[in-house]
Amino acid sequence: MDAVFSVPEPHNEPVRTYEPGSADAERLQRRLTELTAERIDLPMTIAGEQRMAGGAPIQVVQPHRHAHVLGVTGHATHDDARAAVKAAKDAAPGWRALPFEERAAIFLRAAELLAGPWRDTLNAATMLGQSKTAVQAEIDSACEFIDFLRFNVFFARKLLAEQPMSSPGVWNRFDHRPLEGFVYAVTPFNFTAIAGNLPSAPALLGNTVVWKPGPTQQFAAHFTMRLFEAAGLPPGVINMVTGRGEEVSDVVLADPDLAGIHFTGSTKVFQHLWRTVGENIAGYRGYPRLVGETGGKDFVVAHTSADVDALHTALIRGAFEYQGQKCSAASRAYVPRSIWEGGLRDRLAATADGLTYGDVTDFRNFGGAVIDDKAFSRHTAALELISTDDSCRIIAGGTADDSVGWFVRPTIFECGDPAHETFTTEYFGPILGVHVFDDARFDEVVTQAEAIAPYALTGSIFATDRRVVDAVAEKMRYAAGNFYINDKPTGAVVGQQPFGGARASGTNDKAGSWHNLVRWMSPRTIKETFVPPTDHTYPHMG
Ligand SMILES: NC(=O)c1ccc[n+]([C@@H]2O[C@H](COP(=O)([O-])OP(=O)(O)OC[C@H]3O[C@@H](n4cnc5c(N)ncnc54)[C@H](O)[C@@H]3O)[C@@H](O)[C@H]2O)c1
Ligand SMILES: N[C@@H](CCC=O)C(=O)O
Repeated sequence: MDAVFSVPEPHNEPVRTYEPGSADAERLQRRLTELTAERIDLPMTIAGEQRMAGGAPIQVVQPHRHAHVLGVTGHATHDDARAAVKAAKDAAPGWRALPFEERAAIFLRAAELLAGPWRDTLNAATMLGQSKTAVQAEIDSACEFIDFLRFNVFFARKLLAEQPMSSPGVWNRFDHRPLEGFVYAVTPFNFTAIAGNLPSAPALLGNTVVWKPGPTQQFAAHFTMRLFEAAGLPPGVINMVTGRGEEVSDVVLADPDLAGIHFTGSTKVFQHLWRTVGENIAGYRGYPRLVGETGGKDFVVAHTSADVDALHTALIRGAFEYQGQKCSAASRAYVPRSIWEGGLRDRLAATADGLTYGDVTDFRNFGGAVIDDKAFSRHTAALELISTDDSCRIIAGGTADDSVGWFVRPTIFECGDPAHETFTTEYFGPILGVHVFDDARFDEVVTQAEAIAPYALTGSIFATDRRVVDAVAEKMRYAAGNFYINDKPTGAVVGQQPFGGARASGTNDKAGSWHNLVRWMSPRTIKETFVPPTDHTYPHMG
């Protein structure tokens, strides 16, 4: 078809509230019951074929009730990885030959399916497999995922319209080619939306993908793959392999056609992938694009002019929603003594102690469990360190219990030493450290907080004095890729707060924006001269 198509104007998917007795809550409860009653296979999908990975089996459980197995997956082997790479390469010519609007239509259809008949399935799978409450699942596996799908199409279309200038007699064009080779998408456990976005964004631009979800997110990843298929994604475009991923990386990172890595997860794993690519660099056809969004040690700085009610709510929500398992979670706070001792300490402690973490299918709970036994051990070790260190004092929580689920109580501690390891280490759990300072030391504390952690993902300033807001925003310009004024440091919305951090937090390629999409294109510049010269001499030659 000869036409230059425009694409639908995207809008953010409205967040449903799941109030008691509402039709939405009842439908979601029904789907939770159905998925809980089943125990399904969680296979790989390679070239459109579903088959179990060849390596050791893995039980995928409900973190808040770890005796309950939702499904069984397996570790992909070298052979499995080779098959996925082959499938991605085989599908590439056909996929990149398909016009953009045909590819876009698949992902727009996926967005509408997810907004409608698939919403409860993805939300219920995310609640059960990742221990998210209804609202935390809704903002992730429904709204953010839908937004990624819709906004990526919109931004991609704008990029495709981007063309060079042409002087008289010449026509210059950009041919926005996909990368030459395949993309390796490696995704974390904590966001179903991120797991869906990392393979689908490069695919939208015409790339084919090997996708390796986190094993503890495999339940929702399984339904995400089925959603893509239901939307019409051809076989081989996204090939999902399961398990931890080391064996997959052995194969993928050694392949000459590796064209890019789209990663979200811990800093340590991303650095390992980057290092391996560096070691193999001479063996690739091109220079693989490395896009990685990684860890954080996200701060909240309060000034004496702060609205204390807003600060209290932001700290509770920012630190303890989804059990602190957001890369953006508030994990270190800096609070003036007058505010802290003037009531905030006792209020925060009471609120945190009142938060209910439990089975997320009981909608009255504020949170669920942490993701697995490894996370539980990491958090209990941190609690042990905090409770035995003389410079720290726990004011709320501090306990954990893994008898039924991996539950860690929302924990707040004060620490007199702002350089303590608890202010630089990402625990990725419901643990908030607070440094209380004499009011007059505000500038000094901001300077210290700016550089103490290796990360630069999110951070907030709470102040009503605009001179303070301005000064802190300037001083902390490189301390956060997403900076908030009088708001919690979590909850970025696609199209509104493009998300990503720098320093050890990643390559800051802003998921869900054109910044990210442009990494999956390799433009070819075409110059056409309509009447080419026929004399090789120049006027100055006489
Ligand atoms: N910056 C962001 O946007 C963002 C968003 C979400 C999560 N995160 C970060 O992710 C981390 C939590 O997620 P996680 O526990 O799933 O992270 P993780 O690094 O443990 O795992 C991420 C993915 O890498 C895989 N993996 C591990 N070793 C591998 C290897 N050698 N080869 C291939 N794959 C391998 C895992 O199986 C998983 O799929 C936290 O550090 C958090 O801050 C960052
Ligand atoms: N984008 C999410 C965090 C993603 C990382 O876990 C937020 O803004 O809270």
